[in-house]
Amino acid sequence: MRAAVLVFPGSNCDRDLAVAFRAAGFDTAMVWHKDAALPEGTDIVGVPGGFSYGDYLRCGAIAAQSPIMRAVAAHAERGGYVLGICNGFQVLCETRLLPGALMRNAGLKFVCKMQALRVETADSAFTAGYRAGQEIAVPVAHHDGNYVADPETLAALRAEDRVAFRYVGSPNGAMDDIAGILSPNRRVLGMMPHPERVVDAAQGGTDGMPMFRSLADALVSA
Ligand SMILES: NC(=O)CC[C@H](N)C(=O)O
Repeated sequence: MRAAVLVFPGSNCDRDLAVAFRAAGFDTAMVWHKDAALPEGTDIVGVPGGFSYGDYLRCGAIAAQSPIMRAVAAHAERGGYVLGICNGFQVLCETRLLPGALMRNAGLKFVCKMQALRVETADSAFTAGYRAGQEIAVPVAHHDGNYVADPETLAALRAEDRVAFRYVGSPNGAMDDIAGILSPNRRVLGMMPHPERVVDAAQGGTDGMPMFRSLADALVSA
């Protein structure tokens, strides 16, 4: 079971994400964004949070052009798993692996707090460890988390049960309170909140751990 965590200039949640993968039993490698290939046998790619390239030109826009993102797109095309968290979600939208975009928060301020989320679907390897409708507490920390998409995309996300998490409340103005979405094959997840920051009681919560455990379970039983 192998995870690869990408590292861009300005990533700052890469090590936390590696700790979370390792806690769930993943053999985890850190991969510099200039590499052209993922390590042999990579099952899941973690695209971490942070401030890649200082958030110029838009959050995630420059990182999306990194050589490693071609390998990530090929991995996703083969049906590989990809987990993008916060800046990672922004990178996946900029790479077009997920639809829509993350705009400036409606309140124009950086939001940094524990946030209640509703798990909207348990039908994915990322969310199988939760119950649909379950409320969990996961931190948010971003200034561009305001998810937007055209009406057709929003309708498809709803009709295909691809909204993974919604905010309880509206920390950033995201359309339909969307906090995280799945790709059509349900193997790419992008989310603004940080599950890797709640995998140990010492961090103030453990509601992120079921995600890493259920990913491990899915790979073991595959
Ligand atoms: N924690 C993060 O990944 C932040 C993402 C991005 N820099 C933003 O502020 O929106």
